[in-house]
Amino acid sequence: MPGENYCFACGPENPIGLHLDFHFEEDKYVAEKTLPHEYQSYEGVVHGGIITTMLDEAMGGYLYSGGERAVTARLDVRYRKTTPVGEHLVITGWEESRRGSFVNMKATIALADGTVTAEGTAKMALVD
Ligand SMILES: CCCCCCCCCCCCCC(=O)SCCNC(=O)CCNC(=O)[C@H](O)C(C)(C)COP(=O)(O)OP(=O)(O)OC[C@H]1O[C@@H](n2cnc3c(N)ncnc32)[C@H](O)[C@@H]1OP(=O)(O)O
Repeated sequence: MPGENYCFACGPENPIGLHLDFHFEEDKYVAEKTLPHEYQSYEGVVHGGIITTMLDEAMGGYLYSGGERAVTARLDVRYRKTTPVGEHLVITGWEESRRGSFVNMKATIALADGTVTAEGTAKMALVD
C-alpha cells in the first residue's frame, strides 16, 4: 500500500500527482508551480477542483510539516479571478487560530505579480 509519498498534491512518488514542493518562509508554507494544460477546465484556465486541491494542501501540509496530523473538516474557496495555466503561481498557507482540536487555516494562490486569484479558508481537525 503506497504511503504518504503518494499524496496526490505533494507526494514525490505519485506518477500522476501535482508534485507541489512546499517549504516554510517564516510562518508561511509556500510552493511555486506552473500548471500545464492537462489541468485546465475552460481554455487556459486551471480547473477549480485543482485550485481547491492546492489550497487544501497548503493548509493541511502546513500542519503535517509542523508535526501535526490533520484532516480537512470544512473548506471554503473564493475564486476571485481565473487562475491561468502556463503561468508561475505562488501557493501560500498559514494558521490563523486554533481552538481545541480544530485549527482555522487560510491559503491563497497568487500570480507572480502578487495578484490573488483564489483564497481558501479551512477548519482542519487534528487527529492522532
Ligand atoms: C512527502 C510527504 C507527504 C505528506 C502527505 C500528507 C500531507 C497532508 C495533506 C493534508 C491536506 C489534505 C487533507 C485531506 O484531504 S483530509 C481528507 C478529507 N477530510 C476527511 O476525510 C475528514 C473526514 N471527517 C472526519 O474525519 C471527521 O468528521 C472529523 C475528524 C473532521 C470530525 O470528527 P469527530 O468525530 O471529531 O467529530 P464529529 O463529526 O462527531 O462532530 C463532533 C463535533 O465536532 C465539531 N465539528 C465536527 N466537524 C466540524 C466541522 N467541519 N466544523 C465545525 N465543527 C465541527 C462539532 O461541534 C460536532 O458536533 P455536532 O455539530 O455534530 O453536534
